Amino acid sequence: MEEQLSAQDVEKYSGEFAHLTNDCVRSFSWEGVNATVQDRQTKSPKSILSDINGIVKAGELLALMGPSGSGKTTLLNILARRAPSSGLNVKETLCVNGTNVSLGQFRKLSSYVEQEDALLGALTVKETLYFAAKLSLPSSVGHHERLARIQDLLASFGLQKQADTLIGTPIRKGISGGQKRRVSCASQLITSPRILFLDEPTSGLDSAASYEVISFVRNIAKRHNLLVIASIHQPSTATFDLFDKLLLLSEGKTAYNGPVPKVRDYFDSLGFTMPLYTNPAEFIIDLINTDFSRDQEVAHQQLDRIQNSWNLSEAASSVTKEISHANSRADTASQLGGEQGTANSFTVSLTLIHRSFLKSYRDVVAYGIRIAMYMGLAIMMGTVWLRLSTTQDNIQSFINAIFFGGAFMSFMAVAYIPSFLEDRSLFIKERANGLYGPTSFMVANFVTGVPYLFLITMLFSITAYWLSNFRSSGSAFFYWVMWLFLDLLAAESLVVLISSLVPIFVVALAAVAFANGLWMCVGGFLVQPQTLNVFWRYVFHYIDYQAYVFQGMMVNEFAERTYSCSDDCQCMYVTELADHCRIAGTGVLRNYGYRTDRIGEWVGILISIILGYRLLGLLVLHLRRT
Ligand SMILES: Nc1ncnc2c1ncn2[C@@H]1O[C@H](COP(=O)(O)OP(=O)(O)OP(=O)(O)O)[C@@H](O)[C@H]1O
Repeated sequence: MEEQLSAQDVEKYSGEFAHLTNDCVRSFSWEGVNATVQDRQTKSPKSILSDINGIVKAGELLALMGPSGSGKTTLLNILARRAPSSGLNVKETLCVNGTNVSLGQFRKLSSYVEQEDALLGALTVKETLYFAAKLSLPSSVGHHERLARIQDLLASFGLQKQADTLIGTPIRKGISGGQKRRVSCASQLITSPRILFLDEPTSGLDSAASYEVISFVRNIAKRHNLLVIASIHQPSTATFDLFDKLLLLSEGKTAYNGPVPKVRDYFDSLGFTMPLYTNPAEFIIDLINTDFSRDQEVAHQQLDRIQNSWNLSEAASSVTKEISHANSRADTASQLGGEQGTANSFTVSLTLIHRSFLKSYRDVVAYGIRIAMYMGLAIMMGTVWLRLSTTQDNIQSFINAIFFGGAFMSFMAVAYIPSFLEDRSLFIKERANGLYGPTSFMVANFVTGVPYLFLITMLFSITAYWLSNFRSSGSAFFYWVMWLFLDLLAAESLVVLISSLVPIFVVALAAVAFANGLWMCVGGFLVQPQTLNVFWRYVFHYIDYQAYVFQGMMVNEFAERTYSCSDDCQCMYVTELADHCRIAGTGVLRNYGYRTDRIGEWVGILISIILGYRLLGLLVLHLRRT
């Protein structure tokens, strides 16, 4: 992957950045875009967008502007053909070159850059583009061409010097906010889309960084004839002037739709003269924003006048004419190109695994902190339960250590939540861009976790097992490792399931902690299975993975070990060895109702629980798209 391109290669493959050049999409138009939701109080339909028309032509940049809540995001999502948010009813006619195209074809012709950067902090800029290429391009695009595209995009977005810099994590500083936004745009251009949608590409950036981002986008759009539609919030004058067209929304209706240089004259003609040296974007937003007006009635009258004037204006009819003209020269869908095919699912899974491994060893939050935490726990356990001798006084201590080890190992899986939520949010965005589905994501997540969890189990066991003096035999040690490993796999799968269901850190944390508390209560240690009341026993005990880990480890410790009774031969557990003043460990197991011949069954149940959690997690990921 680190293979460098020679100068000739770059020349050969990049030429004039040929892959980016749009020679098939002339126009993208929308007519009669309407969106309604049901009003919560009145239950009648409430309009969010009403009758929005517009057209963008090759090489043009359109700014979608309006006060907060005016419908920019809703319109952008409709235009980009993203799944509407729940409860939204949408009607629209969208045409590329005057033709209705299928969703699949539209996906190939367009890309969407999210408002929040969907980037992994542990990757470098170049790796980010490399993985974007691996996940989105079909195998017909060869290795060298991919590298050439990456180099092109790094050059086009002024990122060559940062190519090997990390994006940045909360712990390791990386590139700046503006550079992140450029990386996000560049990674969406890797598939050579013809139409680019940008959701608030300048939000959170200062005016210099905003200008820089939009100018890079403008340069690339002009050079390659791309169509760009960006929602934007109060740009500076310089940034505003980088756009060719403006679609101005207020309360879901059009207030202006036309060339940026004509905005001033248009509002002048309505009697709203823009003072000299005023930021035009700020001026017109203030004009149509009713939110902060002292006199709401006057503000609404003014807004109605602006909206009505637009509907009756010549500019509005010229937009309609432009759309009709584009539709009259309609292409057939087959005349429209677009990158053919996508990456196959096997390549996608391997790429996701590769990416996750890079993240997992570079980002200490993913596993590093957990390894340190578990080692701390192992040393603590090993020194608290230090070198327990095999006397009856220590039987309860052994049982406590077994419970504590299994339960606490499982509990500490909560530390995986932040890392999983970062992966999940990247997945949600990449899925919305049509890169891969939940199955590839889940498989990669599981495969990446396995070696780390095994490493954690080994390090923990090597330290704690021998310090505490559990049954000293190689096979007993490896059985212990197996139980803890299954315990961790189940705990992590539970974290994945719960965090997929409620992808909000604090809520997921509380829910995982609660679930762990539940499993501890009904696992058989705090209340023995025979005495646990029937509700908890039949509803929860039998599906409690911690219960199987606990009984497996109990059998491991007690099935083949004996313990001495007190000096005067008083035995806490009366077993067949009582005459020898000893206790057979099987007596302890009998007390809990644990049989020694069901290890295989318990392992099977544990594996089923792990798979069950993963399958449920997969189902949740299928159903939850946000
Ligand atoms: N699914 C939905 N259900 C109910 N109301 C919705 C839904 N989607 C959008 N809205 C409402 O539609 C209006 C426009 O929302 P939208 O997010 O498109 O505005 P915006 O211009 O992008 O705002 P901002 O600049 O603050 O992000 C808001 O009042 C919002 O509450």
